[in-house]
Amino acid sequence: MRGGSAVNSNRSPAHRYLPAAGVALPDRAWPARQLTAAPRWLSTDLRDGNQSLVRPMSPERKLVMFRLLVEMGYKEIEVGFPVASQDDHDFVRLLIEQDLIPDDVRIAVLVQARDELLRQTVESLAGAPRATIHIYNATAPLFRSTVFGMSRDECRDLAVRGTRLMMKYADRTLAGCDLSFQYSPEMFNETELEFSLDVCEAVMDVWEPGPGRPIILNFPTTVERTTPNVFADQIEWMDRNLSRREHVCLSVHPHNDRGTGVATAELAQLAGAQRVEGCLFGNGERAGNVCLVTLGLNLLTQGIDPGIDFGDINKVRRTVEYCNEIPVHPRHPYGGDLVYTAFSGSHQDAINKGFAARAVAVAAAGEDDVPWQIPYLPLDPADVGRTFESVVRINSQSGKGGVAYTMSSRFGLHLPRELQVEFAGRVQRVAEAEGGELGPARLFDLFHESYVSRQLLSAPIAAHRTVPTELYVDGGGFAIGAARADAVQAVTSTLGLWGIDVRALHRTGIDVAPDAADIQVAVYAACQIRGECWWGVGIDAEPARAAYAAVCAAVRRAQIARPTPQRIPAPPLGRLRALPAG
Ligand SMILES: CC(=O)SCCNC(=O)CCNC(=O)[C@H](O)C(C)(C)COP(=O)(O)OP(=O)(O)OC[C@H]1O[C@@H](n2cnc3c(N)ncnc32)[C@H](O)[C@@H]1OP(=O)(O)O
Ligand SMILES: CC(C)C(=O)C(=O)O
Repeated sequence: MRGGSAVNSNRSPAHRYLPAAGVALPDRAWPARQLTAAPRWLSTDLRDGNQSLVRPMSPERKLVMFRLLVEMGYKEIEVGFPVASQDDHDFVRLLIEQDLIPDDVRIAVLVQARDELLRQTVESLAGAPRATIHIYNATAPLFRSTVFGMSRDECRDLAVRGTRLMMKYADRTLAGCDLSFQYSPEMFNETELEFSLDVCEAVMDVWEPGPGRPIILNFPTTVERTTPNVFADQIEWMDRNLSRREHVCLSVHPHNDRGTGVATAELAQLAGAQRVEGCLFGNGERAGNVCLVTLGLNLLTQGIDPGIDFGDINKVRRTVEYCNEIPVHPRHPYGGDLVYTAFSGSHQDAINKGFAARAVAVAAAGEDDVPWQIPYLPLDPADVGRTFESVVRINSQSGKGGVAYTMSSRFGLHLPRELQVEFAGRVQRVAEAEGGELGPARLFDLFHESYVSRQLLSAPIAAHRTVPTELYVDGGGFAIGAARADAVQAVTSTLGLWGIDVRALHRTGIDVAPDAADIQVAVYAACQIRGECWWGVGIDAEPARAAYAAVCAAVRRAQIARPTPQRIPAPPLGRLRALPAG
């Protein structure tokens, strides 16, 4: 930001910031590990996410979010900070009183380590079948000195007293509740490790975790301050040093201030974290909480079941946008509008080839036995309910691969390579002239106006004694079957009668309209006319007519582009109709 500092316009403001300290852990083990299973997830959309919104969610919006989280499979849901507002309190009561919490879901609530607030929070859970009470207090030096004005001992005592008070109120109020307890040293990542450990041990001494009585110790990067490896070291250090480790669920709560919340959560799991707290699409304080969608789908793309249903990502996104009143960025991993889309030519080419290779492999081995390996697409869009329609989109950055992909995936038109090249050139010129995207319908119209002639030759055409022609018949696998070769042969000889020399015939497979009632065949004709190649395309239910129309279109294009005074009459249609139908 040289030159832009409000402090001194001639000097970088870098000197105003302190680097974070590393952790002395030379024998760190996490770098050599790999993720092999999903962690326990906690969604804090309704708490940390909610507390950061311009307009916190009403109970109605909270319920929409809660239902989404349940549907997706989240089993631990932090539903609010009951003493923060009437809405937060009422929502907790609504869930309990209307029996809206499924048997396998545990709600959690957050509260500060303050007497009156603890009492009210515990009371808000009366009647809950199971719940987690989550207490926090900041432990970092800056907070001890600036916010609380407390010594280390006083800070530890705050946590201890809070835990005691919570247990006292719970004993009174939550008799039938399967209660679990979570403690977070807020600002853990900026707290001396020995002191975090000291506070956690003191809290555990009060709660007394043991068999059947676990504790959740949750370590946040309340404000993300370092590269993720430093946090991983901190977590591995805690993992090694905590007592009663087998009764501790080691949880992390990454924020995203440096944009590395996901990496922080992933490395923390390598370092021993068993549980991760976050929000869908990374809502949350400042730059957000870690994104649960990204974490879950990152696991899926490594062959690990996240245990969460992301099968309709658009619905998840719509619901989150509705509840948070914040749009999800079009580039947001896995859920953004544009994240399965390639505009650029070389990407499209590779995707197109990838799909073609996959189709061959799947035909041989079956869908389930061919691993997903498509260039530029780390996840099969179908696995999150996205269609392939948006995979390739066309603008001036696109190339023949993208054009070919769109024509084949959207319209069943499998253009021969040379035609792809030529048509892509046209598309490029139009895209440059118009400046934006050419949608599939526009692409089809352009193709049609350029190459396809609905009319057979009714007007005179140029008299070219020889028109060596290549025909590519697009229509295999459907009813035309064996008759196709005859039909094309018939066109060949008929055109020969009219002075058009069809020298070579090529066929490519596949349908135009896979609707059985309307089977169409596309024929691509490359005609050499006076030393130039002219493409024409015919689409018809009868291969013979399609082939004929393709040649007519090519000859017509040549005639329009290079008019010649010599003309021959159009061949009579009646003769064509007498040809064997395909
Ligand atoms: C990192 C996180 O996301 S933590 C969660 C943060 N979420 C929220 O704060 C949303 C909900 N909070 C609220 O609605 C309010 O802050 C309330 C209702 C909890 C408390 O409101 P109030 O008492 O009016 O005021 P306020 O929040 O300013 O209180 C700050 C006081 O609490 C103390 N405090 C702050 N955090 C804690 C804590 N975790 N434990 C104990 N005391 C705390 C402060 O030191 C301060 O004390 P002081 O008044 O003696 O200086
Ligand atoms: C309460 C804690 C876990 C928190 O939200 C944070 O530190 O970000």
